[in-house]
Amino acid sequence: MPMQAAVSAPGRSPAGPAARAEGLSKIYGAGETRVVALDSVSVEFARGRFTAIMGPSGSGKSTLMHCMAGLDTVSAGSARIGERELSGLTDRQLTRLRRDSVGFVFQSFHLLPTLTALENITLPLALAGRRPDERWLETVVATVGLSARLRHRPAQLSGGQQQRVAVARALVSRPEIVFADEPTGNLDSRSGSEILGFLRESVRELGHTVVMVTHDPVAAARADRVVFLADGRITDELHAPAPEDVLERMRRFDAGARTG
Ligand SMILES: Nc1ncnc2c1ncn2[C@@H]1O[C@H](COP(=O)(O)OP(=O)(O)OP(=O)(O)O)[C@@H](O)[C@H]1O
Repeated sequence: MPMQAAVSAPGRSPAGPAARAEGLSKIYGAGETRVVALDSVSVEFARGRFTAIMGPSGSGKSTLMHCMAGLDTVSAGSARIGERELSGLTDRQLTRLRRDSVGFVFQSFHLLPTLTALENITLPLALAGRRPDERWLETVVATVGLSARLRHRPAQLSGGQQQRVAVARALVSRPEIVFADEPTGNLDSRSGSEILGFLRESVRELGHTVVMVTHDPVAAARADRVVFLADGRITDELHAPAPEDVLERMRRFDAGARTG
């Protein structure tokens, strides 16, 4: 359903990127088990845009997302959401930032089985002691086509419907940025395409900012921009790409891996 233009996602400053990394490095382990997962990555995620992160397995996609979302600490450099530098925050401040400013969509839905769809959607607000803005809630629920399923529990919903609940939950608090980690990885292609459509719509119609890790070139091509990672570094990016363009870049990685 098309969105009402009058209902936009407020609560964010208009200037500057929604999130940015500068010289961001992440090193796991030490000595023989030392792994440089991110090697001085600098990247900006513009507000109101849909960005996909792609790259071969082990290239650092999840690590970048976790560092940017405040789910993991950085070894060097900076990760910011808006103007807030994450490494300067206490655990409590980080928890609050994630709760108030970040929406998450995971591959495996992460819904609470005993709660209804509606209760799952509003849980983050309830935990924050906030009441949902009913008009916004209705807009989000209608966007993901869940109006008739709000009293169902996750087990009574298909995978695609469960992921719609997860998308609505991510959007309902009007986060500054939504991080989606392989959101279509557990879905058939039709449900996956629907979920991507909702993420797209949340950007285009509701003004959200979405950053999505994916292995799927077709999914990545639904984004405004695709950033490519290899060996912990950003190697390339495409704007408004066609699926073939994304696929061709990924083939180059495969060819590089075979000859490298
Ligand atoms: N907790 C950890 N401890 C040690 N090494 C880790 C840890 N997490 C990730 N790594 C390593 O960091 C590198 C980047 O991992 P990451 O999960 O970010 O890659 P990815 O691109 O998301 O991979 P995939 O596409 O397979 O999910 C890999 O070499 C991985 O083995």
